[in-house]
Amino acid sequence: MGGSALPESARADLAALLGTDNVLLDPDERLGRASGLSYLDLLRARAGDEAVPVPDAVLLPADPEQVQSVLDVCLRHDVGVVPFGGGTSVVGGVAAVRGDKAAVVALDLVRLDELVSVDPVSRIAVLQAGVRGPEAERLLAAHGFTLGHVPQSFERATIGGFAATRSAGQASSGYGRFEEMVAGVRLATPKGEWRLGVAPASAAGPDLRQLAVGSEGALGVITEVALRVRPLPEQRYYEGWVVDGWAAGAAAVRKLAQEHALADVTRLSDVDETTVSFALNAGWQTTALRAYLAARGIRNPCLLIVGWEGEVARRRGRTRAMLRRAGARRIGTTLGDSWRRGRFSGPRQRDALMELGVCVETLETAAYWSNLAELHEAVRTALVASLGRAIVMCHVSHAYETGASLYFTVLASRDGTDPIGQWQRAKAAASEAITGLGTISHHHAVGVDHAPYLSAEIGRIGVDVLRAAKTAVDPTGILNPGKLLA
Ligand SMILES: Cc1cc2nc3c(=O)[nH]c(=O)nc-3n(C[C@H](O)[C@H](O)[C@H](O)COP(=O)(O)OP(=O)(O)OC[C@H]3O[C@@H](n4cnc5c(N)ncnc54)[C@H](O)[C@@H]3O)c2cc1C
Repeated sequence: MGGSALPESARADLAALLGTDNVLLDPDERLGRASGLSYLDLLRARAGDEAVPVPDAVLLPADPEQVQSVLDVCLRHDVGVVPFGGGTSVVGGVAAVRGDKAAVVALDLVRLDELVSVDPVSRIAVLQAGVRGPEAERLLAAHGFTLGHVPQSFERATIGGFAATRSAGQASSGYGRFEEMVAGVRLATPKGEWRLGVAPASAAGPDLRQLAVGSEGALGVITEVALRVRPLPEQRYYEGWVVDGWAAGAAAVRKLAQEHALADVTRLSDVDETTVSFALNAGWQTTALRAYLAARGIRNPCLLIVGWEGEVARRRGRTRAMLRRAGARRIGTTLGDSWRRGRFSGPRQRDALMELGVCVETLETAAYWSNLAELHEAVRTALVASLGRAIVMCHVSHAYETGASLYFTVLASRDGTDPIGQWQRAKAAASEAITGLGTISHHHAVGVDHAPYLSAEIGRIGVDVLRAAKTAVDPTGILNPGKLLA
């Protein structure tokens, strides 16, 4: 790893602004903000890959005003700025890409950790960008509220990161995607501060909040987010069902979505993922469970986890009745509860598998219902064709009236000589298969990895519109070089 390329004059200005303790030049601190948590990030980190770009400094501003002043200094010195939340990006979103800049800094928002205000009448809370998921829930619970945004990266990811990437939590069917919770945004930009959101709905032109949400640090640094909150649920109840085959399962979830009967958590696994879930969660009972299901004519079990928060009894009754009519079988609360307990354990399981020499990664997309089966098959086929013998598992965890997400988990034997190339080829094959059928990302965002596929999805005009917006707020391109727009 090379030394810091931050010009001395920029370092001095930043130290005068933030204090020397909040301008970190230490190699370990810089390396710690050099990448996110994708399989390729972890492979490169384990290999000590010298080619991974490392930020020239880590900056720790204390409040939105200091974030704005940091941008002013970086603009003067033409230094690139990578906003850094929890660093859980899996698409290269926090990579220290320099673009045309001689130096780049990681702007870590960890000190923006406050609940700014709560309006219990409108049910809106303003949180600073660096607040992590559990802390956000703790702060809101003191006022009797919850956000209900619980992605698998909940323990580390931040409010600013959720907003910047249009995140979707595991209970999105009930609480909505993160962008649906956003009532207002405060951003620092090289052109000055930008505040959006004065009313719950507006016809004053396009909704620019939605330009800020999902802007991945390329259009500004989000410093505060005003969020719709809900009363803390008095009850939570999770249970498992089994459907015979993926097509029947998807049809059942579609029916629930279109009849407005989705549970707050609705997660349908395909046959392969169900086999693994049974083995991991039902343990020795798996054989008995399979025999029970076979006796009832279910040969290709697909596990459906459903969970309700808040008012349970009435909504559960309706969902259950519809699932029974769709031929699904209830298998009790054990699998629902064990899924809920283990729902943040993915990263730890991935670490263990990587230790064993496994190529293990996830990818996600979404499509309209009429394309979903074709997309599921196309991605599976592309991954298996690229990786050879591979286990490809999939689930739907976010369903809408018009379609659903697909989340794939891939396990293959790791290529000992070119593990990075092995996954890059597989991911490219999957991305090609997705293009034209679904979106390149339902909730992981664009970052560096998906940028080459963006124009196929939003068109050349769409890319030009985003570029024009970037030029308006960031004319010299200091904000997150190389992300969102390749
Ligand atoms: C194990 C694992 C599970 C995951 N599960 C989910 C899931 O269930 N649902 C989901 O939606 N995502 C998931 N993700 C992806 C990731 O957690 C999300 O994208 C998350 O929203 C990122 O938040 P963060 O604070 O870690 O942001 P970071 O990773 O730090 O940053 C993400 C992007 O946003 C930018 N950014 C961060 N903060 C700001 C800010 N304040 N202002 C402007 N730009 C900013 C960064 O520059 C970067 O481009 C998962 C990731 C992992 C590793």
